Amino acid sequence: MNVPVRPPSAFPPRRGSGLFASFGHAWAGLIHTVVHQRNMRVHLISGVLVGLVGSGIPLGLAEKVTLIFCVLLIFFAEILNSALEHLVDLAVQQFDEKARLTKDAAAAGVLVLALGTVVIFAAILVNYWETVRTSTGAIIRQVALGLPLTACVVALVLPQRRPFAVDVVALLAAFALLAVLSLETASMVFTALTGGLIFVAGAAARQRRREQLQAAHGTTDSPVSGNKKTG
Ligand SMILES: Nc1ncnc2c1ncn2[C@@H]1O[C@H](COP(=O)(O)OP(=O)(O)OP(=O)(O)O)[C@@H](O)[C@H]1O
Repeated sequence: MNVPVRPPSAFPPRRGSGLFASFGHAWAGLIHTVVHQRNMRVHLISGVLVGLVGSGIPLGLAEKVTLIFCVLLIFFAEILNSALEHLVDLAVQQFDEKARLTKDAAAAGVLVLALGTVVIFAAILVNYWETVRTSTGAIIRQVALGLPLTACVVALVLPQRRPFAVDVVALLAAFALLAVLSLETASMVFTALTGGLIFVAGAAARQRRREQLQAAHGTTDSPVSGNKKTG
């Protein structure tokens, strides 16, 4: 009896099944977006700044929830925008008016959210201006430790090649600065948000290094992992 031979799958084997595997794929999608989308890196750095402001000024619950929701919503929109870009590139390899309209509309969605967040952020700061004005010590501390922390996150997400030690030092320094800031934080939730974003930046630096090594050796993770660009 002839056993039908299956053609080789065009897709890489799944890294397993179940909840943990699904989480792994979603995590890979998040890190891929940070590595390859310049705008996502800008959102990540803005998220760190929002985290630093939120952990420096004692905000009300409504303001905290609104700011965190805005940050997450922008990430969500940028990830979806990136997914749509990939889908369009998969279907259309040449200039196409509908492809342009689809990509422009997806990018507009992110822009509207980002502008809305800036307005909300400004409105909250104006509303809390008296608190900001009288919290000079907290502001100085947030700026003195927060700016080097942000610089470490920027160093981690920059696409340029650099020695491995630079990434390690930047990651450790960012977490050390956050640990000092957390001693007098106004909100553990915002401190945790900043910590989570540092972790994502570290994972993106590791993934970028991996891809650069694979590119240097002419190997890729999977037959469908080609990227049209690295932003
Ligand atoms: N196949 C295409 N046909 C027509 N226009 C296109 C096509 N691909 C991209 N464009 C235009 O180029 C713009 C940038 O597309 P690209 O795929 O380079 O995304 P991008 O640089 O990551 O965009 P952004 O970061 O602004 O969201 C699109 O918004 C669209 O106007």
